[in-house]
Amino acid sequence: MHPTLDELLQTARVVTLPLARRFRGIDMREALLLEGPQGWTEFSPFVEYGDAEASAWLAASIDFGWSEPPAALRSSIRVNATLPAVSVAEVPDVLAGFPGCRTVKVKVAERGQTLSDDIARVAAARDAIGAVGRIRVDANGLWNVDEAERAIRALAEIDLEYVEQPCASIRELGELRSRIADLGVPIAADESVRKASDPLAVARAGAADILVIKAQPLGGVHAALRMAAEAGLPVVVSSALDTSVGLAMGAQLAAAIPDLDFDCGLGTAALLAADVTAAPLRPVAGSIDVRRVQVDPELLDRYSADDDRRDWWRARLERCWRLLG
Ligand SMILES: O=C(O)CCC(=O)C1=CC=C[C@@H](O)[C@@H]1C(=O)O
Ligand SMILES: [Mg+2]
Repeated sequence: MHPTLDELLQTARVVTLPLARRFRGIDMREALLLEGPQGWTEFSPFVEYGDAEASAWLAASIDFGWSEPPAALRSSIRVNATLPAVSVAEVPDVLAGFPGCRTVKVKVAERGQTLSDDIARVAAARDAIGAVGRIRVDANGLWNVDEAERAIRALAEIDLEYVEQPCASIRELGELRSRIADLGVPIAADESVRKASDPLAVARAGAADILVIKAQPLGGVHAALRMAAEAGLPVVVSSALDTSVGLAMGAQLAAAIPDLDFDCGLGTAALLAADVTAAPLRPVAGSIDVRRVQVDPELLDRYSADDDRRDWWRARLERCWRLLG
């Protein structure tokens, strides 16, 4: 079932939520929320994305609001703590937002910082989580192959579960993968999946060991499930810094993955200073529930975007809807 544009716009609400901490260069997260027959759903491509890329996020939003969910194989999802590129002094405070999480994903390769900053942050995360905890790092493709090899050799001493998108291109990932084969640190692809015209190319090229999959950029829960099955690699379901409504979409996807061996990047409600529901999907005892969330009208009002931003999002939704055809 495909809703009309009027149906979409009827319930659309735009919010601007403050982040508890600066993450990927932003302090505020804008999102458009709307209600379909299945419940509340979210359309929140980052503001700098063009319409072609953003239209996959709209397909996801419609899928979650209007389609029957896939069978859930679990009722809660183990999640990782997400540690932005903060100073060592801030690490305990950030991790306190992720009670019970045994895995920490540490952001590295932040512009303006050095490898020593990354090593110090990863070491602080290791101290906080203990020897049995798992640590993964995410470079968002910002290292070249030499920088990546050097950094991973240094960080591997702190014991890494995997390194996410160390370099930008599939060719670099493939080269790096053979260079660091002796270390036994797997490579996970994120941007090479969610921002690629062909999300399976990285798997086919043998350039990654693990795929990070996000429901919104991949066109929705059903599309992401099909893609994961076709890729045949282990997956980690992650968020796009969504509100709890989008996190519920991610949880629905994670619940339907047959083999889910890695903790998922779906604990990010802890990075928001406000949410759209009175019962946010924040990590509790290291997990989030698989459930839809009820949006609170009072919170929609309190965090309502100003008129300009609301009109911008509604126009964006309309353009993306037309692109979906
Ligand atoms: O995977 C996680 O722990 C949380 C999600 C996360 O890190 C991200 C969400 C949204 C945008 C990205 O820059 C970032 C990522 O690169 O994985
Ligand atoms: Mg990533």
